[in-house]
Amino acid sequence: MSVTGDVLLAVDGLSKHFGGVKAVDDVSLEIAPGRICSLIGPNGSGKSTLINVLSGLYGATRGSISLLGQDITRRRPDERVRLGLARTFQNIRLFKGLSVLENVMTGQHCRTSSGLFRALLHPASRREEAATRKRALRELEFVGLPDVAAAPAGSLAYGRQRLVEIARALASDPTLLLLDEPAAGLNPHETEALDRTLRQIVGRGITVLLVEHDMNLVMGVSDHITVLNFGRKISAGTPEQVQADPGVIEAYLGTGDARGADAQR
Ligand SMILES: Nc1ncnc2c1ncn2[C@@H]1O[C@H](COP(=O)(O)OP(=O)(O)OP(=O)(O)O)[C@@H](O)[C@H]1O
Repeated sequence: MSVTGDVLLAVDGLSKHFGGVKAVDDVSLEIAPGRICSLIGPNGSGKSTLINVLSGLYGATRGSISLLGQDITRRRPDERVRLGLARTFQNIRLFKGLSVLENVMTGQHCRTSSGLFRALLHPASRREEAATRKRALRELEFVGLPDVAAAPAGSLAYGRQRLVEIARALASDPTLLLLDEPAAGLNPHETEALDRTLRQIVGRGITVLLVEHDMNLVMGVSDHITVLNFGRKISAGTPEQVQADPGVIEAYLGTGDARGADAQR
């Protein structure tokens, strides 16, 4: 697959096998900058595994990943963050005992010389730490949570913890933001707010790759959708195109996945 100036992320023939399980199987896709792209598919179709391979949490079994034309297939996760690839997790991974603000500050440690923990301990790093704090506060304002900056992250309701994760990822200054099921556990009001936040993120020039089961959100917000089933790419296109694809409808019906069946509406 050729990498052109219009491609932010190019994934070519990517596979991830766990023993005999082909969790991701020969997937190729391209993501253009400035878009919201989504990855959908029935339960167990390989979406999270693909995100984990893209972010470097798992090594690829085969294939390649390039970000802005640079091969990152064998880069460590922290190197990928430095190159502009940030993510959130399906299962929230906050430091529950640290404050909300400190959690968001950890998002920047890949870009600072000292890192949060050293900054908290060493006076020499305090100036850098002040700038980090200011940036973290800006990101908390962006996601609508400036009022809870001092609260322990673990004390926040689930939906707000998800927003803190997004703020932390934004604090790393990403070019591409990978979001793994950000609407999981959100109420309809929070999901609407998330929809607006996603559009604002793209408005800042950040490209989004969204893994999500909430089909109303996905179909409303996505510019482009890739559909996986049993680790393989079975369809791709606009929301209208994938919704009309008989292969996609069959994949969802075959699983009896009630959430997935929404894809047909
Ligand atoms: N660490 C692992 N070890 C072994 N098998 C795994 C591992 N992670 C995922 N799998 C398997 O790989 C397949 C794809 O799983 P994955 O979690 O990527 O799917 P998914 O589309 O994200 O599912 P869901 O929508 O339910 O979150 C499944 O069969 C799963 O059991």
